[in-house]
Amino acid sequence: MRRFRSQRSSFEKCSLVNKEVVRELADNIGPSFFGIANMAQRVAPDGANKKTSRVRVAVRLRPYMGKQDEKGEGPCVRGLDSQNLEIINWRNAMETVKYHFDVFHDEKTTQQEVFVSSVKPILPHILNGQNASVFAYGPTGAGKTHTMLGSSEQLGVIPHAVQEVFSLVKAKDVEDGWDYSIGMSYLEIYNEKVLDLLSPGSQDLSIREDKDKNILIPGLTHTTISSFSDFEKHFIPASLNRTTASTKLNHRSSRSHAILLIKVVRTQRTFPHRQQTGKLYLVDLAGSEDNRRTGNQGIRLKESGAINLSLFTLSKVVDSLNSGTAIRVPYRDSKLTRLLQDSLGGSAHSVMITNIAPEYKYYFDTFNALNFAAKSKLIVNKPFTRETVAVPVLPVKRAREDHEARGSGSEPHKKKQKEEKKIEQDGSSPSAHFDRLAEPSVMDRLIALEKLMTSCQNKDGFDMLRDVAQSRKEIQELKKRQREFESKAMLLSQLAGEKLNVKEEPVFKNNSGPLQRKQTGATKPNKQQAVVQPLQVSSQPLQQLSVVKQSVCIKKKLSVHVEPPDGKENTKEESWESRLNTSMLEQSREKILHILNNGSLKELKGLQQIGDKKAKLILGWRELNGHFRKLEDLVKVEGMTEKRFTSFMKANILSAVGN
Ligand SMILES: Nc1ncnc2c1ncn2[C@@H]1O[C@H](COP(=O)(O)OP(=O)(O)OP(=O)(O)O)[C@@H](O)[C@H]1O
Repeated sequence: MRRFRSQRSSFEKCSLVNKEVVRELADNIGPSFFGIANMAQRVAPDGANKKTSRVRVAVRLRPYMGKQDEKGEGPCVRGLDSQNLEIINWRNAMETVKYHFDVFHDEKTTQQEVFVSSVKPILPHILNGQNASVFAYGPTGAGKTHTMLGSSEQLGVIPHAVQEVFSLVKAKDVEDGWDYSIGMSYLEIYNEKVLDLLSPGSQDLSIREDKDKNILIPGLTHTTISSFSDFEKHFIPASLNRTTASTKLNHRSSRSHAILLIKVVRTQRTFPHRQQTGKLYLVDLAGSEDNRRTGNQGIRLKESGAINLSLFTLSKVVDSLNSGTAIRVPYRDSKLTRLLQDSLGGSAHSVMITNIAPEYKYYFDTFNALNFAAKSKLIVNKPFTRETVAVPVLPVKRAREDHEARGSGSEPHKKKQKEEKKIEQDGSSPSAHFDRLAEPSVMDRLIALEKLMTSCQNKDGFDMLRDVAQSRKEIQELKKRQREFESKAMLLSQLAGEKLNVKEEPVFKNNSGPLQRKQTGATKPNKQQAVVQPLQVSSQPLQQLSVVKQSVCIKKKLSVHVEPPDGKENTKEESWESRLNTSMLEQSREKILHILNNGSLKELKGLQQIGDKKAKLILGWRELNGHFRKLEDLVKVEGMTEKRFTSFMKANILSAVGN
């Protein structure tokens, strides 16, 4: 194609751009073709918090690789300035077609420059609970992997971005009162299968969407990373797991779309322990391929079919978003578009780096890529902060351990107690807060509620106020009932003492409570016989749980043995729940709910009657639907019938109490 060389002068004749061609192209690909002012615009459409952010589009031209270009035709595309470029018009080689983008990176642009101008600006968002994504798009061999990954001498966007995230966190950590944790997942979409690159050999993973339109992949490995070298330790071997192969156009061509996810979770150190989760998606797409030129056959042809189909769907998604009239954006038509849903028309701050090659043999690929990039820059996303507020939990086990530690009186325990106390006093750690809540004296519980209330908006505040009043009332009633029980119990124990006049050890040793159920001399101690303990809700801190436990023994459908003051025996059947101290029951329920909502796979499997399959189903449900509002919601999980739920509850509450 000598004519392109001879018409290189046409690059200089920008003013000669054929208006007809321009109009024709504009008709075909929309008015964005010569769009202006590509800096991301942010407006507040319906509230100050809801800003929009247009997808930022950068184009990077790779250096001319003479050897590849057999005919030596020279470049067909070139840059004009830092935002504009032009390509020879295939309809009329005397003319060029110009494009305008947010940024144009010419062939001399370094890896560092690409990162600094196109990617670095969006990274701070992920520290504020917002999502961001960077994806490299373009034909095969145009430099996507070079841009995203680079080499050890020329680090690409991925290593630069991860380094930057760590330094942003480091800088923040000191000043802002939040704790940060960084984690990573890495996957590839190969032949329409989602494969976990951190867990080679894993099966095709399914993609789910929760009610807030978050895209989730249950079962995908998520690894916490503490430093950049830690990241490299996981990332480098995982990258080698990515499917690549040699084609005529690229001797190491990516045969899959690779998506690296960096998740930053930050938790406020002080109450109410707000937690914000920001995700950064770094995507290296497989290149579009013209199989007449790649020479693909067999498996390569099949891979190519899957790649092209998903890129075609990507293009349909962009068209649909741009038209603004589509009832349904076809995200679900490919796994790639489902995963990029948040990046295109979703809630992420997105940057698309379109890689193009200058050789003429790439002309139509380049042309298509530029058109795709031009229409993508019209897409508007609506970033928002994802935040949760920690709900006070009552860690039963912790309270019991504390009590045991106190009881043992050993030096290390004492030291631990001392240290914990110190932390509690300065109140600087979240665990200090939870420890305090683990001892819900009436005042503590009310204070916690009130604090929660004041941190809420007005309407919520009224609801909370009502809850506080209700709690106060309940606590008063419980206190009253406890006093009645205590005096009754005192009377009983006196009567028993006088009657038997025999000194015997109680079945359950109780050092502090007024109730000590003693065995009669005639009967053998029966450890499965229940002794009903007065309610301990209001006056007893959770630390004394082990004491409470000693006075409660549970057995399914036990006969409750209560001796009334008149000496006659009443035996009646009661449900196992009624046997439990209300506060303990409540605490156990809260604890179970907390594990269901926050527990890892391992912690879920630690629950009674929850095996690997159920734990995964629970994780899946949680990811799809968010938190379980109440324990009864568990029946919504696949395979959890009412009957199983009842049995699950009993087993777990009894286990919590019995421990
Ligand atoms: N900006 C650049 N500077 C120097 N070399 C580059 C540049 N961009 C790409 N290359 C080189 O071009 C070749 C092809 O690049 P790369 O593998 O990144 O393409 P790709 O778009 O990822 O292709 P595929 O879609 O087939 O995986 C590589 O040898 C790469 O090193």
